[in-house]
Amino acid sequence: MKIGFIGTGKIGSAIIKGLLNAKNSSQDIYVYDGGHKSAQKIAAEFNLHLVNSYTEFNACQAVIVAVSGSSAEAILKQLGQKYHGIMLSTGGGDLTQINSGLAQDTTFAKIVPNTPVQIGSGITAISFIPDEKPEVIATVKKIFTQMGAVYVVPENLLGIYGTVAGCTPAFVDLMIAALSDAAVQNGIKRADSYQIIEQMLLGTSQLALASKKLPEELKDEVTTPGGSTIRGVAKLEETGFRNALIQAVNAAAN
Ligand SMILES: NC(=O)C1=CN([C@@H]2O[C@H](COP(=O)(O)OP(=O)(O)OC[C@H]3O[C@@H](n4cnc5c(N)ncnc54)[C@H](O)[C@@H]3O)[C@@H](O)[C@H]2O)C=CC1
Ligand SMILES: O=C(O)[C@@H]1CCC=N1
Repeated sequence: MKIGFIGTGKIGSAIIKGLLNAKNSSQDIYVYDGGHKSAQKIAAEFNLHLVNSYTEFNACQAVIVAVSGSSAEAILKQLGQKYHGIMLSTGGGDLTQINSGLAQDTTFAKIVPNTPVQIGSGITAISFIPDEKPEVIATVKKIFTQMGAVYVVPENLLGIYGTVAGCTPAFVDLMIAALSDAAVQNGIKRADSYQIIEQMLLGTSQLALASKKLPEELKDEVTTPGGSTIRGVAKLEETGFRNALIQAVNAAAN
């Protein structure tokens, strides 16, 4: 399948790497040049198909617009006049409004992938117009299931799905950095601390997924009565750890 990109910054390039990781041909990935250094750089690095006009995207089944919210709408409008197929946006763009101005063989859907798509371990939330054609839904799902899990959600829930899956990797990265600081403070080498913490996170997630136990049950399996873990848990409560995360998700989502 040929897939086009307008915008190859952080998330655009993560999706491109995800497609390459899933063994898509590099020449099936079309990237709009438009004088943007990031597009030229990634095209040269991975031998992608560089194009200079939106019309050239007509060879593609889907075109992903991955630019910031403020410029996405104008780009989608221009693209809709020159391209026929599936238009996707990782940023702005009103689903109903954009779709209402498109030709019959063209459609627009919104996607929120997260950065782990680049290694096939991502999550992508997708919203379609309510009467979207099943073949369009199948094509978009096919693109993103190559890179991880896909959730098709109503448009009014896309924001919170995008926050919980797409923003929280940054929260977890901050947590890794803080845990690493504490490990270093107590004598572990920096590089060793990252390895231990990242493996711990991976194992903890895998155990939660495999056991299907609630997080509270899994926590109880670690907290020996009178032991060290519960002292740490109590300190997290005292310092507002859970409340901080709840507030962070709400701040990102609203
Ligand atoms: N970074 C992430 O994890 C995620 C980002 N998003 C959303 O995706 C959008 C893009 O985010 P990032 O990739 O992080 O931003 P970014 O700033 O890293 O990338 C945007 C890219 O678009 C290019 N660009 C801007 N205008 C252009 C145009 N007219 N034609 C071609 N290229 C153009 C820029 O040169 C830049 O390389 C934002 O709306 C963001 O909210 C959504 C999900 C996850
Ligand atoms: O920070 C942002 O706005 C985007 C949305 C999801 C991840 N990054």
